Amino acid sequence: MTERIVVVGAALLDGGRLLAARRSAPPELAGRWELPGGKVEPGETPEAALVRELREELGVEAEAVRRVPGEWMLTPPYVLQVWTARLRAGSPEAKALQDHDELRWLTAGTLWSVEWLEQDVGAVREVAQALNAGVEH
Ligand SMILES: Nc1nc2c([nH]c(=O)n2[C@H]2C[C@H](O)[C@@H](COP(=O)(O)OP(=O)(O)OP(=O)(O)O)O2)c(=O)[nH]1
Repeated sequence: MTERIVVVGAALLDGGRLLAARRSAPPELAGRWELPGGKVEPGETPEAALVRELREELGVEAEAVRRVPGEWMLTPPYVLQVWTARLRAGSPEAKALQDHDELRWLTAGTLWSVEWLEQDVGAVREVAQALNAGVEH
């Protein structure tokens, strides 16, 4: 049996913008941009992991909205799955509390101005379509 561990990435959308986060560690990923998120823990749903990770990493109260089609292989046993997400009413603003040293809200026009992790490019392309269409869910 092959063990697979899902890493959930959040395409957090707000006002037609997508939140990108610059990793501060480990050294081989530091400086590259990703969708905030992390590993789904045993017995946890990806949606619950997304809420937990965004609370820990960004200090926000968010909710998963819909799965972005596709799945991207990371270093085995990890696979990246992405959900769009939104801030709940009254959520604090996102801050780089953990794992990241900079956050940037990107519009459709500035989406490719940051150096995304290669394994995130496919997911970001999918999200770009929603941004271009002006759809937030
Ligand atoms: N969070 C996140 N991780 C990604 C993305 N793309 C990508 O290759 N990864 C990799 C980096 C890490 O090796 C792994 C996720 O690890 P993480 O460090 O974010 O997860 P975590 O918060 O659960 O970390 P930990 O409990 O192991 O400290 O997936 C992405 O878009 N978001």
